Amino acid sequence: MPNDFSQPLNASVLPVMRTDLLAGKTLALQAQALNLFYGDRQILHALNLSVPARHVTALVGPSGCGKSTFLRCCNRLNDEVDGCRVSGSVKLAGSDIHGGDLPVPELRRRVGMVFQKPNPFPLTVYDNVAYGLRLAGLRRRRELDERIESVLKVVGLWDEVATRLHEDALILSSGQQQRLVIARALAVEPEILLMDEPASMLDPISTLRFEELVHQLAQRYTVLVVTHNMQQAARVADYTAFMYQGRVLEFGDTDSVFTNPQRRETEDYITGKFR
Ligand SMILES: Nc1ncnc2c1ncn2[C@@H]1O[C@H](COP(=O)(O)OP(=O)(O)OP(=O)(O)O)[C@@H](O)[C@H]1O
Repeated sequence: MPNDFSQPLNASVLPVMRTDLLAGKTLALQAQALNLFYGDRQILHALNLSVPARHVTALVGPSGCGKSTFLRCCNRLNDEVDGCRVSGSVKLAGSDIHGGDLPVPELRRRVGMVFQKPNPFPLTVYDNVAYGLRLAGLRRRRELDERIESVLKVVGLWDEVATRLHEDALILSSGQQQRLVIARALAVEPEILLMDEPASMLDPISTLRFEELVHQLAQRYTVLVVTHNMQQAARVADYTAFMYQGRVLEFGDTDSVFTNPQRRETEDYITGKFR
């Protein structure tokens, strides 16, 4: 019998969180009892999630369950939505992002965001990567050159664009644009990269390169990636959180979540048994 994911979940259904896996680990991000409303409509329901630092965590779940809303909440993009209210907390390395101690521009520097559709600015390749650095006050050409070269090397784009730095970024391929956008986010030295279906518009080869890049980034950064592609989650993520109707219903190391899911909803979702 296929699971009907539109049916409301009984609030007494307990999430399976395998939090013992995180004992002794540094947490980059921690959502606790997070509720989010758009007007009268509640989208996130007492959501709890701890994201370990310098690992890849995949966020998966049926369409409309609130994955993007949660990501946007983590760098306060939802603040710009009229009628949006949040309660509960999201902590970045222990500091409440809604508390007064963390100005929004600083939060967004520390928590970078990459969207489904590559969104380079209509500027040159160089100026895209330099953008945040200049905002941060870096002006010296030599220093900018060095930082830009180094970050383009990290994302594996340097060899392809070294002679095209002053061309319009919008003429790059989609895969190149997505890596450029990641370089732009990395240039300001964030701690976390939030990625919302970042590879869904890429061709298979660019997707493979992208997955290798994500894997490599996790040596230095924390990556929280939303994906609808279960194989991709299984390939790139150390941990997986299954989200359902505004809550994280199951969390664990990716292997356990995929091979030994504890909630029926998780199993039905990852095996494709749903309406
Ligand atoms: N700005 C907004 N105002 C009102 N409702 C919104 C807004 N943005 C999203 N929603 C609603 O919040 C719910 C969750 O949307 P969200 O985009 O977070 O889901 P999702 O899990 O990322 O879905 P998908 O996998 O399809 O991208 C949806 O019902 C959506 O219609």
